Amino acid sequence: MSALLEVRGISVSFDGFRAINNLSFAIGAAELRAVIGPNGAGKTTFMDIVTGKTRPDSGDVLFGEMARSLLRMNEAQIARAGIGRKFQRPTVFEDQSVAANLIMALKKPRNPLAVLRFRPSATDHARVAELAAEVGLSAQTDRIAGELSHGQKQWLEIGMLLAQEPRLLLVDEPAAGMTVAEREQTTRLLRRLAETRAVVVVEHDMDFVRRLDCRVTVLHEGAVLAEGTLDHVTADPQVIDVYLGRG
Ligand SMILES: Nc1ncnc2c1ncn2[C@@H]1O[C@H](COP(=O)(O)OP(=O)(O)OP(=O)(O)O)[C@@H](O)[C@H]1O
Repeated sequence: MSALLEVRGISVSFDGFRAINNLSFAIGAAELRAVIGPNGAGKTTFMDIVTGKTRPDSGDVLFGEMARSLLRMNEAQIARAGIGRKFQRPTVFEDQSVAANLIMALKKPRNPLAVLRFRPSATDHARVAELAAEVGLSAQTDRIAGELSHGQKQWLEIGMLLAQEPRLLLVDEPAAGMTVAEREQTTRLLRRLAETRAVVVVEHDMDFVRRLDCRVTVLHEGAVLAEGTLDHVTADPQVIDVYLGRG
């Protein structure tokens, strides 16, 4: 497996507290990976570092075939390099239709004048239909986003991220607040997306992680505690201790 993302010995401290402690691990180009760990393990900080929101004190984060360092890029450059992040709460434009939300997310010139003058072409509409189909919202394209269910809003936001054609998608607790049926659909969606890109899912819900059926990285105190299948990591005495609060 050649790595798409490689985190090399990163550390970061907040007011003297080491939130990330010499963390190293790699994600393959078409891989689904779950990152789990107790509260405060460093999962959010890890995503903040990859997306350029937080700068590590030491170490490096390398991305792509050319192993470019993300630490020399700002957040916008990292997004353009192909890293998309889905936050826990959906942030779609509630008063716009599903199609309008997807149109706004297409890769287009970003300067204000160009945005004002922008008229979607037939190709843009075709791409919107493709994105809606990809996230299971083909029947909802004319609906106002605010009327969608929580799960549908999450899928719409994933569709908006896909419009940017990311090579790595970071997804924060996708299962939270979803119905059982929505969780199942989300599992299928994430697994399918990971066939052609890397998808990293940070998740607390172990049932959901089991359904993802992928390699799992357990973080604890800002470092990798265990890695492997869910059965492998949950049988690890160190992981059991940490989850039972004895770590
Ligand atoms: N900006 C900050 N300032 C100070 N401390 C911080 C900051 N960001 C994170 N921390 C601390 O770093 C540690 C790791 O936090 P982080 O949010 O990355 O953990 P997490 O694994 O995402 O936890 P959770 O599962 O609760 O979301 C925590 O102890 C947290 O309090």
